[in-house]
Amino acid sequence: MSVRVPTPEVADTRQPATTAMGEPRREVSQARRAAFMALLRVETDDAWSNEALDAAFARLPPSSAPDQRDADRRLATEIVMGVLRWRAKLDAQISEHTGRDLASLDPAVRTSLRMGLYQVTFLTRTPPFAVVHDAVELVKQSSETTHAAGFVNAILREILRQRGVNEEKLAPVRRILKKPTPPPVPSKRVRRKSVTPSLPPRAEAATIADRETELSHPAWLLHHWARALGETRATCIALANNAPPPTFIWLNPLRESPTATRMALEAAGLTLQPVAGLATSYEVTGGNLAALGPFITNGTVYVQDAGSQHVTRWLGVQPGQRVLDMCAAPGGKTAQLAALMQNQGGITALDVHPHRVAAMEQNLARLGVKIARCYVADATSSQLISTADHRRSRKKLPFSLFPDSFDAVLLDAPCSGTGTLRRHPEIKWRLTLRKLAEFAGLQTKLLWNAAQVVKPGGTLLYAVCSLEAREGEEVLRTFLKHHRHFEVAPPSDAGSALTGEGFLRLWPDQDNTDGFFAARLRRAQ
Ligand SMILES: C[S@@+](CC[C@H](N)C(=O)[O-])C[C@H]1O[C@@H](n2cnc3c(N)ncnc32)[C@H](O)[C@@H]1O
Repeated sequence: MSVRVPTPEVADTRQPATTAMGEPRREVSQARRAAFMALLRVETDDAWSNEALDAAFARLPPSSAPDQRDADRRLATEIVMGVLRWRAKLDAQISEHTGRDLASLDPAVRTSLRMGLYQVTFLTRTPPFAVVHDAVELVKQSSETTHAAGFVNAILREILRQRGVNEEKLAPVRRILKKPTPPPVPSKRVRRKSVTPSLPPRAEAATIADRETELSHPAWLLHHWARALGETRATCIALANNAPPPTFIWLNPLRESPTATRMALEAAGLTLQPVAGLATSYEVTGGNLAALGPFITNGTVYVQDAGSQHVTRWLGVQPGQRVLDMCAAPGGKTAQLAALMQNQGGITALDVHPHRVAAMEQNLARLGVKIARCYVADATSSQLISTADHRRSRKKLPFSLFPDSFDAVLLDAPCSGTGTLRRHPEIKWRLTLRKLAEFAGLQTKLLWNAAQVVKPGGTLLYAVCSLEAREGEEVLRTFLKHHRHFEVAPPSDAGSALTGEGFLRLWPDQDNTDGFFAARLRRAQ
């Protein structure tokens, strides 16, 4: 699909300095431009929202004032995450006003309408004029259909009028359009990714699946959770997913004493709350998150969800051990393992994607990890390691990867990510039941291979950031049936995460963490 992303260069060459009325032309805000670029990439290229935002800001000219840059970044993130979280709700309202399925609209039109509606609904301190102006301008600069900008203008103004916004406040927008309200024009070249169709009006929701608009989750997923966990829990999970997630950090003892780092963070204006069960971890509950920047850069702080941190700790590594981290990039858990091992022993860190291994090597160097060796490897291969060496350095894999060689193995497996919908709301619109089954197949292969390299008496921790039994309990039950020399060995301090079968579960609605399934296993001597 060819969607023109409006770069500043395009905007500059296409726009005169004044409007047709001779007034100074108002620039589209950097935040909205970045949000628009990122959302278009999420929509048309299946990009990850956080990576698309990074890429969008990298393409924009740097803002002169750091404070302004931080503010732009915060607003763009808020818009991108908000639009993705509330997409079904926004789409239903847009469909009502346009009288058409959103799939029939040009992606740029669809994106700018969603962004506009999100801002006027949820960011009520933003002036409606600025929202409508930027929505219209962004479409003018990116859509190939001539009437698209007028269409977006008409729909957003109509919505605002119905909400009682004074026409006078919107008057300047009219002047940036040649034709104030042309008819809606659907795109002929749209290839639909997955857009929620508008629902027919219903008197009352009969089941949770009928609340897909209100809860802004796909009906099949709500139904699936309700079958597994009951309607009340499914509703609580959906509501938790739509709330902005907390920011958790751990203080890296490999770079600086955690006490000194904590004091420096507080001196920088941040409020820190200790996290139960995690000695040097905090939730950042106040202050400007941008203040974390220098601490992240110098490696004294790592931002990581508390659920991820619990999972790593549950493996129970000791200094001096030989550890395998099988699906390791970008290395957050590898670094935490190294910290728990006080940089003594050895960690072999694998990942199948060369660019992710390169990023992991940089991360680990920044964090002062000295005991990890990183390799590009497909951990599903029957020999455990593929011949695909690191693209740049072509390192040889170590002899110690042969069977029975590791004291501890962490398998943080690729998964559906349904435990992380607060941070990655785009996942819910891409997932299907079939994909869940595919993940389970991959996870089973990885777990089978992991078992081969655990020493007798050694420990294996399987983890997925998923809420699905299909990727958690079911994978483990099958594994244990075929591996009688492994037994479930939960950590002694698992607390309420411990399930009846001795597995571990964290829930976004109950534990204030990302959702995780984990199982700690011990190999017989
Ligand atoms: C959940 S993420 C790991 C996150 C990491 N443990 C951390 O905490 O930073 C799963 C990783 O598995 C990798 N992966 C997927 N398939 C793989 C395979 N066949 N072999 C090795 N790694 C794989 C992905 O590239 C991804 O980086």
